[in-house]
Amino acid sequence: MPERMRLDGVGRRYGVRGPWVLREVHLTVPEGALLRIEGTNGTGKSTLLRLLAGIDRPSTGRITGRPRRAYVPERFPAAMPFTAVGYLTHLGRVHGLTGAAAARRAAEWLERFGAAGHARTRLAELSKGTSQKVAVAQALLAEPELLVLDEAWTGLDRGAREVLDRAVAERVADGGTVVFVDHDPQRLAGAADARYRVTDGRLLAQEDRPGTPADPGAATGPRVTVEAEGPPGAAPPTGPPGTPPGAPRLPGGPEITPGPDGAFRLTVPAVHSDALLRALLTARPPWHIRAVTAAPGPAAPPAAANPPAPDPDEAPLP
Ligand SMILES: Nc1ncnc2c1ncn2[C@@H]1O[C@H](COP(=O)(O)OP(=O)(O)OP(=O)(O)O)[C@@H](O)[C@H]1O
Repeated sequence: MPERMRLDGVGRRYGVRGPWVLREVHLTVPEGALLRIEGTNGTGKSTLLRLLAGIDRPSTGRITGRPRRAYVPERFPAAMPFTAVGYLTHLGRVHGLTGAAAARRAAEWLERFGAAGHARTRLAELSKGTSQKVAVAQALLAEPELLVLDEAWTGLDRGAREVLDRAVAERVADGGTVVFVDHDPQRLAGAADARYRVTDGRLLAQEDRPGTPADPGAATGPRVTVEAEGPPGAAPPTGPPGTPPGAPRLPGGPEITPGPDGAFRLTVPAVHSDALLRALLTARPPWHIRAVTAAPGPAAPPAAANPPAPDPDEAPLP
């Protein structure tokens, strides 16, 4: 894949005598890819993301490439004198959109996140969840070449998390690059093209083993069958958005059997079902999903693979 950005021997420390938070980081950021950064608390993930996002500079080493970037920080600065739509329109213009285009995309993203009713609410008065939707929307409306997400799903309700999952898949399908950190090991499980781990200041590539990986429950846990129908006569798509030609790969490595009326049944470990659904829905042309069911067998879950999560705290920010 063509290269979008590269880090060579990058190190970062805060203050001339501070400890090195990152040391000797080498990373190639390709076009059209989804990269996950992992690591325990305080290891330097956010520091790395800020370098990638271009809002911080390395203390040593070199960063090559200047893609159009957008960033969702871990903490969104809510105390700004804007309404939600005013802030998004302003940010859209900062990203180079015309006023009209910025206003249109601001309204579209608020609508997509189910927050259109708060368009005229001042940022400081938004609930935590709605505030996070605005934080995410400001990055998405820019349609950046490199999208950097630092725990961007945290605080979103289930519907908004799915909108963000879909938006990430769309960005990658359009040739964009998305780099993300998330505390949930199942976030976009099976969809990441590469995983890296920050340990002792170093960035280590993690071996990807789709289907049997560091996915708890992938081998022995519940399974899900997706019944999907493509265009007449179509075989199942060969990979998620961004998969290069000749590299067939669907998330979770599904068992595929013919279903009724030209449909296919694709069975995967439940941890991969969201990623598989995304791959099918964002295929070109998209597949129609007829049904999603727990796969038969002793390990099958009693109900849907993804029980609804409670909505996050809807209390206004202090
Ligand atoms: N602006 C700063 N000034 C001084 N030290 C900082 C700054 N930002 C981060 N650090 C320190 O750098 C180290 C790595 O922090 P960072 O936030 O990058 O880690 P992280 O892996 O993202 O952590 P978490 O998972 O808790 O968000 C920590 O020891 C932190 O205290």
